[in-house]
Amino acid sequence: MTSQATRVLVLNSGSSSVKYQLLDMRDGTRLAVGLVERIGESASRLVHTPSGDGAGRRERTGRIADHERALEAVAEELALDGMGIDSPELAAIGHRVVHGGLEFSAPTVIDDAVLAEIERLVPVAPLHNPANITGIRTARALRPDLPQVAVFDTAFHTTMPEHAARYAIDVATADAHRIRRYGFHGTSHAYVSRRAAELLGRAPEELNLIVLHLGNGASASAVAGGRCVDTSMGLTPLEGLVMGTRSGDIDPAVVFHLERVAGMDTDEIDELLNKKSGLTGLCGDNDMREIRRRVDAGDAAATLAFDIYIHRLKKYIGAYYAVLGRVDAVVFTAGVGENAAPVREAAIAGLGELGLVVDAELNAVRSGEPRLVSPENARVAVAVVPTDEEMEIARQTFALVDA
Ligand SMILES: Nc1ncnc2c1ncn2[C@@H]1O[C@H](COP(=O)(O)OP(=O)(O)O)[C@@H](O)[C@H]1O
Ligand SMILES: CC(=O)OP(=O)(O)O
Ligand SMILES: [Mg+2]
Repeated sequence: MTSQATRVLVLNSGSSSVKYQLLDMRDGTRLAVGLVERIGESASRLVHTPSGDGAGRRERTGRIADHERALEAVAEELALDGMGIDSPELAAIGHRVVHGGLEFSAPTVIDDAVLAEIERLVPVAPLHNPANITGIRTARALRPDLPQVAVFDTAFHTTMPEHAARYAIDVATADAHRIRRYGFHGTSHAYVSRRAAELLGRAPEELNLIVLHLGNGASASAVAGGRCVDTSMGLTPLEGLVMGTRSGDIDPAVVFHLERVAGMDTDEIDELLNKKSGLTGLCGDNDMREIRRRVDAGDAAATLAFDIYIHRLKKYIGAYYAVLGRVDAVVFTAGVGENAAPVREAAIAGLGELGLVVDAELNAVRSGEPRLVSPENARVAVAVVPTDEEMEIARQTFALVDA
């Protein structure tokens, strides 16, 4: 790494999208922000902004066949602004990797052995790790000389005690196949916990938080003194809350029933629960904006979907309240958590006895800043804290290569 290399490119490769940011780690300036979505479909779209404030936005449409093509397009866009991947100012490329299994509890420089382990974990993150791997391979091919760093979604949750991480199944079977609860979205839960402590003006060590990461994938976590003590996702990102297309918690016997009675095979059931369930399965839409529009128009399926989503969320708030014993704040984040005021209102409604109240006026404020939505005198704070997985990945990546 040359002395002036202070930039980090972050790649957050999802199943059908790539989010990316180029950051200068001297001061955290965003030099480029972008998104490639609907990869593999005819109407793919790349949106690139050569700054953090939305100025100079460029858009490309038309089919982008796969993640490799998507990353080539990203490299072209960066080069157009004179910030190409070949730049000597680039210190490292940071990759979001969803599943790190038992091996990885910290950011890790990627070599062949690390890549092989991430590949071994594909069966437990089938929607995510393959895309992460393509991102790593493509980035390595473009810059074989540069450190590529993996930042794992599972890392923050490795502090979970055994009684939260273990399933109550036969121990020998569980151990033989490393079946346990790993948890995901950890980079976001960690970042948001820290920012929430700043908002509250308290040290993270003093605080008990319930963090609700509600995006397309959604998870809750109980954070005590800055450490995760429980989280809603498990062996895979399928457990827990109702999500855009994933069922979250179900009786595992549903799977046997679908096999024995409905004649479905394992791959069909996997697809049903991961891609055709959740909000999509319940009402045909996975976007909370569209669901709210339908609820407001009196649509029964969308209303039931919304009610099921909220009911599950409320159950996890109650569960983690009990796990923590005392709660200082409930924190909403990610696309739904940051933007959907009706979700926050409905999830907290009726929890006044627990000290949880939402102020309607504060909850209606739209802002990209961390903020309280509970009244000033509330016993427990309710907050909105925008997540920034890319910034956190860049920070962890640079800390590793700059050391
Ligand atoms: N203004 C809004 N109101 C309600 N929901 C929104 C709004 N903006 C975004 N969302 C929700 O956020 C989701 C995406 O969240 P995000 O955190 O970006 O997810 P992911 O990273 O999993 O793709 C969308 O599916 C949509 O439901
Ligand atoms: C782990 C996970 O569910 O991630 P995402 O929300 O990006 O799908
Ligand atoms: Mg996300």
